[in-house]
Amino acid sequence: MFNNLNLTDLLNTTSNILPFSSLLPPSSSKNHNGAWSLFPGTTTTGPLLPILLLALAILYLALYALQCLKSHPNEPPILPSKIPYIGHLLSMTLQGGRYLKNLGLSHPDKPIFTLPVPNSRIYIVTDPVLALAVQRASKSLSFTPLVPDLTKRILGLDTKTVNIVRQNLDPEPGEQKGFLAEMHDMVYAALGPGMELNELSLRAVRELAEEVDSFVDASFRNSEEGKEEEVKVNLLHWVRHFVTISTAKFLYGPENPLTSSSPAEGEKLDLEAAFWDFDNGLGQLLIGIVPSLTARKPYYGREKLAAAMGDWLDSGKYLGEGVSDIVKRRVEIALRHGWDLREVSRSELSFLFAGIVNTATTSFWVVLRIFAERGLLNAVRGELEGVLTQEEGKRRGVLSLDKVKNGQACPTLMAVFKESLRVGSDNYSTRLVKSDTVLAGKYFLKKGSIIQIAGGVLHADIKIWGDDAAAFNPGRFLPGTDEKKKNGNGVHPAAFRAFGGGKTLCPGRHFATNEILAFVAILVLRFDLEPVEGDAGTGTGGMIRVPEKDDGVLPVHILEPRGDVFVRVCPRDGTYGGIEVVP
Ligand code: HEM
Repeated sequence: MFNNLNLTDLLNTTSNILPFSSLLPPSSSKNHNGAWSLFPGTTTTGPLLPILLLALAILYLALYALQCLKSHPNEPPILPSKIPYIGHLLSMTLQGGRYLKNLGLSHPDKPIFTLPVPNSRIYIVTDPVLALAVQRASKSLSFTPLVPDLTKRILGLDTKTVNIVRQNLDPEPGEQKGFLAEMHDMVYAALGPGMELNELSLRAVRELAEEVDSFVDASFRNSEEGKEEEVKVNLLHWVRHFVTISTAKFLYGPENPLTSSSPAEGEKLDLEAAFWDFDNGLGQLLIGIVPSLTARKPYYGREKLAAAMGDWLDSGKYLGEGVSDIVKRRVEIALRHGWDLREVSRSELSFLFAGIVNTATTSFWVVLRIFAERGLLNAVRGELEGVLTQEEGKRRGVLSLDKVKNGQACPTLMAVFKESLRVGSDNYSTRLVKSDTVLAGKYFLKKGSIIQIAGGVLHADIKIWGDDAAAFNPGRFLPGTDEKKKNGNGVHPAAFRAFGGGKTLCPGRHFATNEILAFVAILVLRFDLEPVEGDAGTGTGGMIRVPEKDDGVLPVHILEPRGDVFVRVCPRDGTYGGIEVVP
């Protein structure tokens, strides 16, 4: 085959197929000495250019053919790229998650396929049965070996700390756990169903309710009748602010690094902005080429946050009463594994990130979807008013967290939440192939390759979700739908990817569900959101327009909208001077 041919063989072979002249520009001609002239009046001594062009053409053909070679007959089908080896990577960089999603959707006959990349392959899984097989093969297909390098780039860990992270990544039962394995187990236990989860959820929602109270006080306190006042906000930023501040408080206490690291108010807001700069530039940090120059905004955002978190740790405030147990244990585990206290700030940045970004963006979509459709708004409000109580003589409504998250009491709210996650999440579950593996008894996966489960493809697959897979239809998650394919509750368990799956299944999913549903409930009960002038959706009867999601970025979390959504926030007429959340 091609690897046994040398360049001369190739030149000889292809000269029969491609006449030299076909590689030259039409204006070229031979002069009277027989030398090639590219431009009238100039000469090129010898046939250098055509040979160069031919060599390039042959090289191209050879590389194209090479990338199509399977490393094993049972390797998943190869999708070659027009620019051999680097074409897929280039397109991923330029088009973000959209590229692989479109590639997957345009090959519905391939449940798994291979993308050739320099010195390796990327296998893309687009089928739930194979996704489950990937999750089950956790011994040979593991995310953890990728973590040290990823965290070094994204969090800026120093070499000593990365070496600690590298230890005992995937311990066998009974073996000593490395830092990552111990942290993983602790976080999964703390956020799993039980008392600690219930208490943390309640704390989080109460913190959110307080932030909403502060907003109402600050925005509407001068009005005689609150209902006549309104405030224009950028919906994503508005929701984000509540989630960012309250998460910093319930995880890191009232004296947390985000809201109290500087006495100056301006500096506080600055750190919140730094957080979102860091988030929005994660893809650039991941590329990791001199990030202080090529990824200035996220780099300096991260460094500012790490410095504030470092000062907070240095001051010993992490041992204070208002700090959550989970954070205290995280710091303790890192120190026990030999991390320097200031480096721990970077690990905590990753936890703050996990706690904020998906929750904030999901809350935004759920609120937007509810306020974009009158029928949904009425249904969700009806359910919530059905579970809201009010103590006699008191203006504050009382909301039970148990009832809000109960799919029986508030089925439409739950359905909008799940459907927003399905439509908004294009995430990938990524694993390294640690040893040659046969997946599902059929597909050969080569050691050292990367395998990714493509959530965006699975979430848009009409074989799974029915013909309306591209549409937002919370009805598919309502109980009692007979058509299995349309009923989100009846699909293959590995087809819903918003929280990932297998060993890396999001440990915060129960907590996030509690938090988001209750937060959205508070907003729906307390406010009306209306489109700003000229920004209503078409055919929505004056409701808010829903923009497309921005899928041209690396899908590291639930995707943001393409463009801003501004709304008028109007306190609702009626009863609630605020909402008290009870278990
Ligand atoms: C709607 C909200 C959320 C969504 C959609 C979400 C989604 C995800 C996803 C997709 C992953 C990666 C899974 C994979 O690679 O297969 C993940 C991991 C993780 N999430 Fe969440 N998440 C949310 C909220 C939260 C919250 C509130 C917390 C913490 C309080 C949290 C903590 C984590 C952690 C620690 C990991 C890393 C797990 C590991 O591999 O060790 N998440 N999340």
